Amino acid sequence: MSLSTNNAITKHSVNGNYLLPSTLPEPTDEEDSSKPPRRMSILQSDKALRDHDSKLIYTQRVEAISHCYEEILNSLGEDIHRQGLLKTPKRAAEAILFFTKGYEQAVSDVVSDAVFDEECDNMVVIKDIDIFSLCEHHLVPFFGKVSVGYLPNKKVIGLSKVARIVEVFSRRLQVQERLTREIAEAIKEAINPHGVGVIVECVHMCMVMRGAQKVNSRTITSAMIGVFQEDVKTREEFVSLTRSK
Ligand SMILES: Nc1nc2c(ncn2[C@@H]2O[C@H](COP(=O)(O)OP(=O)(O)OP(=O)(O)O)[C@@H](O)[C@H]2O)c(=O)[nH]1
Ligand SMILES: [Zn+2]
Repeated sequence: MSLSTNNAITKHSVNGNYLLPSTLPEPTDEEDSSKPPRRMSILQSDKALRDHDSKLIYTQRVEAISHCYEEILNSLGEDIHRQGLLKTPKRAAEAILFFTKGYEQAVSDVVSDAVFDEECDNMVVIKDIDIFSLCEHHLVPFFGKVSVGYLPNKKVIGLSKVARIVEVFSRRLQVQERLTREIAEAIKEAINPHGVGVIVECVHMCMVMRGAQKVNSRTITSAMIGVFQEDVKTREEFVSLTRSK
């Protein structure tokens, strides 16, 4: 099997969510209907049906990606039958599916009903949330920390749900700027606060292990929505809270 025949599973949609088989469009000429579907939109899907279908699709995906890894190992000149590599294609397939499991999650699922009515006028900041993501250009990890702040508007969100939202978007193929913005927009959508701020600081292994090879470089991105964008004092308070020990 050549790598190019698996385009259908390696492509992903604009939103990068997962699409139920029952709602999949007919395969195009380039797509093979025997392959697992592209990961597209999960948002309106029914959970039980999705769980059932996703188990089957997961198995198909592992198999298809394993074949691709066999090809990669062959192309590297490796002997795929030597003992140490026998299970490597399958392990690698399971690993990359784990690294990209955010495609199978929707914000509404991870937040569930952990949104609480609360008259709170003060800023909430959850900082130093660890993330591991994959750079969409090189498929190499980038990792670091995320800080999220918001100014409540009669509602607060369960603290762990903020970390879970971060996980939904970081466990996908990403660029750091989009990841930062997606987290901010998801918090906005979940609780409609007066404003949201997100700061992400990461090390990109594609700049460390290869390419520019700048071992100590870090990338900082931010996304500010509502009062965090409009009001300098609010933004400064957020930034200073993210820096406090
Ligand atoms: N803006 C942005 N760029 C990223 C991110 N992750 C990786 N990149 C960059 O994506 C770019 C891809 O550039 P190309 O010239 O197409 O690829 P390349 O030849 O491998 O580039 P080098 O890394 O410079 O060797 C590189 O500059 C990467 O540093 C990210 O999260 N955000
Ligand atoms: Zn990269």
